[in-house]
Amino acid sequence: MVLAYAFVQVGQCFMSVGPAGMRFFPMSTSDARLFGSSMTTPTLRGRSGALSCRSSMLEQVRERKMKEVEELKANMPEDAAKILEKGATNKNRYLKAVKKPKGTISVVPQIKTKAPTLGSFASLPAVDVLSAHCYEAGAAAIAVCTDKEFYGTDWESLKKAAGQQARYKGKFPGPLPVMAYDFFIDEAQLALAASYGCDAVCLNAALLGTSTKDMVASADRMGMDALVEVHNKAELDIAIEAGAKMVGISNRDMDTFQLKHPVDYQLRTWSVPVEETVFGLVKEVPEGVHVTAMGGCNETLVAWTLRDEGYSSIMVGEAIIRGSEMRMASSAYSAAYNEAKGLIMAFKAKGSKKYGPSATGSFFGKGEGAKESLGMMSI
Ligand SMILES: O=P(O)(O)OC[C@@H](O)[C@@H](O)c1c[nH]c2ccccc12
Repeated sequence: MVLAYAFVQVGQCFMSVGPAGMRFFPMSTSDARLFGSSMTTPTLRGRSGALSCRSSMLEQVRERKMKEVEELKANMPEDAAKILEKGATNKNRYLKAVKKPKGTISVVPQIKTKAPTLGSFASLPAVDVLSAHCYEAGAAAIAVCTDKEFYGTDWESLKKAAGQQARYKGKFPGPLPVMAYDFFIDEAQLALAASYGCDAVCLNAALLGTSTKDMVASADRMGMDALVEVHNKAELDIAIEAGAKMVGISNRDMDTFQLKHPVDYQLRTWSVPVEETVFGLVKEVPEGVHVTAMGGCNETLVAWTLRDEGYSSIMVGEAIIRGSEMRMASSAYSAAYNEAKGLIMAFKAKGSKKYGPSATGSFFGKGEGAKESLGMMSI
């Protein structure tokens, strides 16, 4: 007898129709994966409501990365092989740089030109110029996406962004630490990142499950800090158990990569209270663990809310890249002010939500937030 099962997503549940009848599982496939199930689940989803039958995005990534690792190991560059064997001292440059500045948050721009949910959304004329803008605007560090297929940027982009930072050696502040944002499943990839001079890597707990612990230790052994990206309480527990010193709470569903809680474009913040978004998870993070908010942070009010909730850092991709591209395309690269810089400075401003930008973009109260955002001084 052939046993046939069908899985269909209904709201937050998975409905299984099989020989045992109908059952509902209140979990996502990434949760299911975490608890040992190896099922890949065809689901009904998509903004357009179109029927798509495919495995989870993360499963697709895993398969692709496994091939990539095989090729890398067969052709390991000499520098990477050396680091893999001998290790390197971790100076915790990234961790030190993103530590919460008093009264504000640190901002880490994430460089990419594409996203799986958006396709190609920007054509960045010059990664090194954006890298310079990040430095000038007071970003704490920069993250560069190196998975070309998903994010459009690659190791060459990372080298350019890092090369620009190297020019600030001997200056104050010094070069910003550089993070490689990729889907790491094997220490050979970590060795490659370390050989390019990366100070940190992002490790996805949904992808790694309990092997997160070994990967955190490997990154440290090769001289890099690890930001462990989590999406729910179970993954947060894995990160803490792995000894992560930094966690990133990500606002993305790992089956679809869509934002779980997008910012309402009219309210300019979430349409539900922050505690009801994935960012409410910050309350569960133990004291002493650095916590970054990731995904969909595109408004000053959002950044300031996250700061007030206890986040120490935000990682911002799309909003900063779009701003940067707009300016680079319309004026000289050397323009003293550009949209990306303005955003970074506004996110970091110490203004209070009460006096900050209103939902319509004008300012509440005395415009305290406006002055801070624009870097003005009141006497
Ligand atoms: O571009 P954004 O919305 O500012 O997000 C940055 C980053 O956190 C986000 O790209 C991200 C975090 N984790 C992911 C996993 C898959 C895809 C994307 C992500």
